[in-house]
Amino acid sequence: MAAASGPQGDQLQLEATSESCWQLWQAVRAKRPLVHCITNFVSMDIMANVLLAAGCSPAMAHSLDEVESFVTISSALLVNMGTLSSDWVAAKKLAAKKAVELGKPWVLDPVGCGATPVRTASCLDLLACRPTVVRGNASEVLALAGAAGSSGVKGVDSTAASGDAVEAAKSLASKHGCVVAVSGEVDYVTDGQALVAVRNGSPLLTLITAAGCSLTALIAAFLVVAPGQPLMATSHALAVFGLAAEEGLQLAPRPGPGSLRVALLDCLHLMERAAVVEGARIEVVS
Ligand SMILES: Nc1ncnc2c1ncn2[C@@H]1O[C@H](COP(=O)(O)OP(=O)(O)OP(=O)(O)O)[C@@H](O)[C@H]1O
Ligand SMILES: Cc1ncsc1CCO
Ligand SMILES: [Mg+2]
Repeated sequence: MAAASGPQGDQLQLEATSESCWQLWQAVRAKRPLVHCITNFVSMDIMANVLLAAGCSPAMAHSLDEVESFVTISSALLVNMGTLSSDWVAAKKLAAKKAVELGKPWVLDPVGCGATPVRTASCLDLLACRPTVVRGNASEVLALAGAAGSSGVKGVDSTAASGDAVEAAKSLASKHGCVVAVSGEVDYVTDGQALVAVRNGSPLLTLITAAGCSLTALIAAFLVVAPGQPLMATSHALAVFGLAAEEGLQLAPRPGPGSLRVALLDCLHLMERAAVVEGARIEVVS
């Protein structure tokens, strides 16, 4: 049996992955976890709608005065660096520290890391607050790992392939004791030892702003129902999101980013067991 185990006791069994993907998603839908999102102005709408369609309860709250209380009543926290400002970064750090104190999972989305010095420094500050999972595109992960100058980030977009950031992801995961996911044509997930590849999705997703941001919020929700198994939770959330895009493409005769954006939500809401069990392409690489 092909299996991989990481430092946090995470177990991913190759034969079980598409079925366990469905099971885990059903656990999310049954629990309907409250996911506290400190995100950016661009992503708020689509992120909240993705979480609702997938069966979660989203709340966007970023006030410095309120974030600790919000972490306390939530099941997971999402921190996104998209439209940052110093007061928001302070709130994000406070929230992340509270999540760690309470033993709640939290996920970092280092949007645009490498684009400007302030952004890189802020992302590194948050990384030091011990996220459970980091999810970024290839350029962001390269920049976060210190490959600055060669990461090729173009604002918030990647110019690198996900495969080029696998070693950076592994070293980040080992150094910071977290799981790192790099999205792209193939999504890679690692805890520093094991490497999982997820081959679901569509290139059209890169033309829907904040698709990646929303995906990171979905990872936060999956972490709630798989305590101690961030590698599995993350790869399963990636597969579900990518599958919803694949199914969404079937709905429109000539789909573009606008109709896919809507169809993605519909498919997250409507998707049934057969689509997940037959369509999730999760591979334990090593
Ligand atoms: N070439 C591709 N083929 C298939 N799926 C892709 C491709 N590129 C990206 N994706 C998928 O698109 C989704 C978003 O990933 P992406 O890397 O574009 O995030 P991002 O750059 O952080 O996006 P954003 O900043 O707009 O939120 C993921 O589900 C990923 O698997
Ligand atoms: C376009 C954009 N700018 C800041 S955040 C964001 C959403 C995609 O990351
Ligand atoms: Mg992004």
